[in-house]
Amino acid sequence: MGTVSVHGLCKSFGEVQALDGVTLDVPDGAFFVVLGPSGAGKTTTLRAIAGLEKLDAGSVHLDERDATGDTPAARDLAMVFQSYALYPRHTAYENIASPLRARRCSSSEVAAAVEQVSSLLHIERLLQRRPAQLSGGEMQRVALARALVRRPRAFLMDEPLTNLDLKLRVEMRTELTRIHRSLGGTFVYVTNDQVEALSMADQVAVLKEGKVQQVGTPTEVYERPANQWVAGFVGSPRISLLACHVEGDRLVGAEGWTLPRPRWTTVEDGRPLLLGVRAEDLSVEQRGNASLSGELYGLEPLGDRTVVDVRVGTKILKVKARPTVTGTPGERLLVTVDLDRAHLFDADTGLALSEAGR
Ligand SMILES: Nc1ncnc2c1ncn2[C@@H]1O[C@H](COP(=O)(O)OP(=O)(O)OP(=O)(O)O)[C@@H](O)[C@H]1O
Repeated sequence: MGTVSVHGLCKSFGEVQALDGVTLDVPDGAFFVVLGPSGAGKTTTLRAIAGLEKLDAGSVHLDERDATGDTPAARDLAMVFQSYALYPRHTAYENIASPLRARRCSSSEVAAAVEQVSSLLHIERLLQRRPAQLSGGEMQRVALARALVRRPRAFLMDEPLTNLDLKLRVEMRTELTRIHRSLGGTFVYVTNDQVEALSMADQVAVLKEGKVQQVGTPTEVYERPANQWVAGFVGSPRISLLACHVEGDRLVGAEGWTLPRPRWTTVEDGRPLLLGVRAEDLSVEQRGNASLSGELYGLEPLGDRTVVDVRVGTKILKVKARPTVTGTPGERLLVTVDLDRAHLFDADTGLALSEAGR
């Protein structure tokens, strides 16, 4: 078993409310990602689970048992940090073996466990080197191996890939998912990188200013963001948001445009709304009757696609287009909107409107 549940976690540092009622349920065996911008309270949440933070309020349950008062050691959790925290004078082998030695395992048990985890992480040939003789990526693998070498109740990982270059990060994302599948343990993984979150997680909790905004699968968080903030934080290029309201069967923009009212919404006339549309749900090719008139503002070629910036009134819409798209800044464009995939948010509360009709 390896369930982790936290309920109503509160923690302030002086004026800063780092955690403001954080409640999360991590199922056994999940790859659970806590995603949020810098300062959202991700590390503090992880430290609270590990027992490294004295809480103002709230409880931590491990395997359904109240562990709020337990020492870090009694919780039986393994933590991997952004900084590798390896012993510099010890070889990779000794670093990896250290948690087992602390538990007084026999030499043959240690050797077998180190061999197994080293093969999982493809670091067998590095075992006799000291940290100074390893690259950043190799050190990260050794640090991971040290956490994975024993079978704790759960693994807590605090942005472990942050210090790696982009290529290694991408590789390690795939590796970590593979390792999680082969080990079958519970991973609680903290990151501010939404691509990491969407690509690795079974479930994502989105955190902002010490409050959980949404918990769901990557698809749920991306396709049905609970509020305007989550919609803006998750997804690249950023979702375009346009002020508007409903008038009968029309959606009327504050910038003067009109679109057909999305079939799935039953919102009342006149209520201030925000229409949210992702770049892939906008098109500069003529595809339907739901279109907005604007002018080309800029082109951002990204190899496999080009992001077209289109100015509609004072707003810039991000539109995903084919890499071959061309144009001159200032030229008139019609942008087709896939209203079945668009989002509406209450402009005052930021909350997503019910999507019952979809
Ligand atoms: N020991 C501390 N003393 C004072 N303030 C702290 C302390 N630890 C965290 N904070 C503050 O609490 C808030 C949450 O910090 P936390 O490290 O949990 O955020 P985070 O989401 O992990 O950010 P990052 O992605 O930058 O690591 C921040 O405003 C931070 O400055």
